[in-house]
Amino acid sequence: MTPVPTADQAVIDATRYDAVVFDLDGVVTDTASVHSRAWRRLFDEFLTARPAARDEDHSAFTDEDYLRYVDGRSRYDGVRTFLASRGIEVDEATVRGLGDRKDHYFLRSLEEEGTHAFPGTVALIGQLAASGLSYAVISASRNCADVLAAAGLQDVFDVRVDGLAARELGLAGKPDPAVFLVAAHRLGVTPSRTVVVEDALAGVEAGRAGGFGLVIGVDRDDHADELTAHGADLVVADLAEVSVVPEYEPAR
Ligand SMILES: O=P(O)(O)OC[C@H]1O[C@@H](O)[C@H](O)[C@@H](O)[C@@H]1O
Repeated sequence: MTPVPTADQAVIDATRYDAVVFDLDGVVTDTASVHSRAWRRLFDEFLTARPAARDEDHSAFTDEDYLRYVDGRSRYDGVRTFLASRGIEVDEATVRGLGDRKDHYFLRSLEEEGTHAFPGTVALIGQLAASGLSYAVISASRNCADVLAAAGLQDVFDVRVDGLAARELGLAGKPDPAVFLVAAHRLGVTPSRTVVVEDALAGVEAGRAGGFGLVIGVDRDDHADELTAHGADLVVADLAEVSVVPEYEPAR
């Protein structure tokens, strides 16, 4: 017999939702840490080399900086948002130069170390497929296809709305919900019957702003309270904690 989930278990009710839209880095693949390390290297080099100025904060880049100002944002938006948080103004050419240097660091790590999909996410996708729910992947990253391929997931998502698509379509970045809304539209589902799964503060904010039926925050960095404050309806440490109900039972 199928066990009945208790109220405090994280569930996706297949009678209430038609689809799930997953963020990529940190939700599907273990690449949030690769991005975070590349950003740390870039900004620490930049801040150390920059001459002291009274209204600028040149202290080292922290995990908190990553979560607040960079995570989930597009490449150049991340540069602008972080530097603004330190009172640092630079021209657009510098923003682009810094973003491109960080991309070089990121791609080098990806090539040297590879990446993998989180087993809990892969298992949840299996449950969704078995229960007839559809799913898509979104990302602020222009490297989404390469990351999926590096994790062996190139054939898993029929719908992908990534940083390249956002640029092509002129979509605003998170916390604007545009990428999620385009993904829902391409899946042929309504936001209110769609679940968003995100690990970034800007991402859960986007899920809330887009009117999505359920926003699940994934907390791998001990920032569950902030995810809730920014719009997550429930927070899990890993998607292995989430089950789809009613569970699909094959006919005998
Ligand atoms: O520079 P890319 O690969 O296009 O990625 C943009 C952003 O993509 C997001 O998914 C990451 O959280 C950010 O750290 C990253 O900066």
